[in-house]
Amino acid sequence: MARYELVKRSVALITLTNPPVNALSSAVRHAIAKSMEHALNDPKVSAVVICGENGRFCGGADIREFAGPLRGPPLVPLLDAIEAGEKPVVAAIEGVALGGGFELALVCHYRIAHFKARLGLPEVTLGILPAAGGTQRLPRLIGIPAALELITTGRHISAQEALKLGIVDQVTEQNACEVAVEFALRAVAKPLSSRRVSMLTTPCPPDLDALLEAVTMQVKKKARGVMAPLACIQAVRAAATMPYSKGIKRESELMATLFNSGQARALQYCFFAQRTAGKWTLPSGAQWNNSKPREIRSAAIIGLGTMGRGIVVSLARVGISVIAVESEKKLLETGKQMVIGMLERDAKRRGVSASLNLLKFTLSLQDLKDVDLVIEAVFEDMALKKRVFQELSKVCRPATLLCTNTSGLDVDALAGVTDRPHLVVGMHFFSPAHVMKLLEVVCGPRSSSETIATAMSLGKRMGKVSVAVGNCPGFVGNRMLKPYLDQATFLLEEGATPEQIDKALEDFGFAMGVFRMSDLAGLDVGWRVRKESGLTGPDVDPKNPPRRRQGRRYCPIPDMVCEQGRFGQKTGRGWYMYDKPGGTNAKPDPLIQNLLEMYRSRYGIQPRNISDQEIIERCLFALANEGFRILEDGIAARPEDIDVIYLFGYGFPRHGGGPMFYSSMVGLERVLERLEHYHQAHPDVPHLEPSPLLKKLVACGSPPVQKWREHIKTMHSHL
Ligand SMILES: CCCCCC/C=C/CC(=O)SCCNC(=O)CCNC(=O)[C@H](O)C(C)(C)COP(=O)(O)OP(=O)(O)OC[C@H]1O[C@@H](n2cnc3c(N)ncnc32)[C@H](O)[C@@H]1OP(=O)(O)O
Repeated sequence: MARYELVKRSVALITLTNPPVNALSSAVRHAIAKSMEHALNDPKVSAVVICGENGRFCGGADIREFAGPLRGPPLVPLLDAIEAGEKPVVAAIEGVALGGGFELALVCHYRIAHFKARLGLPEVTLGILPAAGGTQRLPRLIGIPAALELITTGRHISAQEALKLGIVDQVTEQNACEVAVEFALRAVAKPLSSRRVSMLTTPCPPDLDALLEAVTMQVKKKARGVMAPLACIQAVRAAATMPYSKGIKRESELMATLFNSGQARALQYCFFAQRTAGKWTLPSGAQWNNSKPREIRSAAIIGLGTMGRGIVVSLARVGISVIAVESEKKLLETGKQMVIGMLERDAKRRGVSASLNLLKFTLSLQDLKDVDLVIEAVFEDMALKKRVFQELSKVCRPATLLCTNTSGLDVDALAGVTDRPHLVVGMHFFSPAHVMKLLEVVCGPRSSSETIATAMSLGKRMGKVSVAVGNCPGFVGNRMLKPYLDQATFLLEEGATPEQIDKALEDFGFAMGVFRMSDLAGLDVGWRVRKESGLTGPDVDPKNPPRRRQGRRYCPIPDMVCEQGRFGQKTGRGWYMYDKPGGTNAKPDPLIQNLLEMYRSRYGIQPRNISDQEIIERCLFALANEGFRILEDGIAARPEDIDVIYLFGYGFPRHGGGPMFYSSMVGLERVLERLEHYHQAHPDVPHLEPSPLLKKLVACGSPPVQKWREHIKTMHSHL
């Protein structure tokens, strides 16, 4: 767990050896304590260097240990003892020094960083705070404003920034360990008192209260309802107003309020869920670590609408040659100008040059004959997409992968019109595609494991969080959205307003309430889908009872909104009104209020007061209920995959963990009881009927999310 050697005759070199990130597990803490004791007591040793094996200093505390009782030596006394020692200790930082790893570096008397190293205190992203002295030492070293920013955001910084801030003493392009050993030898003769960060006086700005207040406001606005950043601010205040001995106690008290909180559990779950999601696996046995992806050097995008443009940018900025295809000259020219503008802005922001030379724009599918992969991003119309896939089959070389960006149509039906169904897969990007991190990789029954591996690996290369899902209408994300949207519109019928529902969801932590999100996405998309599925429009049987379709409750208000040409932000009107088409400042619209009142009086609905609790329960439990069905149907392999989709694609708050984790946190029994209650009140809404899997899990004693898989006996997996 830590290797101890004597180098250059008098330097004790302590190497942390806990792959993959040298986390400070209890065994590692124990080994550090033993090695330090040895080094400090050995008269041959005049200085110490601490480094990490495999070019990684330390990724912080072992997060997996947080779930159980804390064992092994506590970190604070261990770190205090290193700092207080009479022999100089130098941290040789390669790779990462994060969280407890950064705190370990802060107690060393000197810090040498490799130029590619990254440092940071990301604890806040895990729902906790840097509780091994980080909130007390960093402000003393770099001042309150800079420390506050790093601690409340959890941002990783480069070695160069760390040098500028005064966190590290030297940045090197050579082997940081070797440089640190030489540095340590030179440090032997120097006094250590000024190098003990905890002994420094915190440089305190005159307007401390105003600064803390401003940061508090900022944090509350950015991370509504999230506890950890606020606790971080209080801990930093202690560094400014108390001696270290008292400040460290305050840090520990604040940590205690966070450590076992639901938010911390949710955020730590998210950390691992995100990593689990990339590890796709098929019932055939093919999985992420035994299926080789193809190398993709060139790609083509068909359709330069909003999605197509974002996909072109995502591909080009990671060095893939892209041919972009449109059907008309004017559309091609508009798309081209927009893509170039997006790439230039993106390159400027990242301080690199725009990869415009990788782009080619064309009106002819014939130009695609040699590309490695095509992503179709045309209008969401099955007949049109089928024509495109038939054409691609003829034009592209037999080995070209054919992908569709459909947001919910049958990927296998598209595969069926091609000459290579095994090379067809869905790549469902989220809008705007160059910004949103989520990619659903939709595996058709005939998609080969190589095809899936290639789509997953391409997603990763583009910086996406890719999740493999099965093929069914709406896949995972949009399939679950339906019951969620339905509940929101039923609540409108019953007496709520769009603003009230959105506020309840935003207070819960969603980036955007359901109506603001729908306005952003465009209301016409769902309208077209409803018309195609016979729920609205001229094909609906006039004998249908009002507010009922296909044997179940139906709310026609969204159709009525669209009939007025209100398609959301792009038309300047939707569930809200905006200053102009494309405007983003949503204001409640009295016309919507009138529409709701007229609608309710037409159908004799007596509006009632609806509590925020009912809004949250009906929307979120209906959402999770569909998630349980998706697991039963084998459309998602694990609850973590569903949660990752909702975290990265639909703005579900990370401190809630995602719909499935949230259900387990609320208690599956409670979710079941509330769904039964609401289903009894609304028997014509099948989505409120508790799913068999939910019932089964409750009957099995509500196991934790990570164990649900053991209870899912999928008859026929779609993955
Ligand atoms: C003991 C209680 C005392 C409390 C006082 C001290 C408190 C200290 C608080 C902390 O230190 S909290 C931890 C702070 N550190 C982090 O948040 C870092 C988390 N890790 C990362 O950001 C990344 O993993 C990385 C280090 C930048 C490496 O990224 P990379 O993309 O190269 O690899 P990954 O796929 O992310 O990770 C590889 C593998 O390692 C697992 N892992 C990473 N970090 C930790 C960790 N700190 N603890 C446990 N496990 C970790 C990760 O889950 C992957 O494994 P998997 O099996 O594939 O899931």
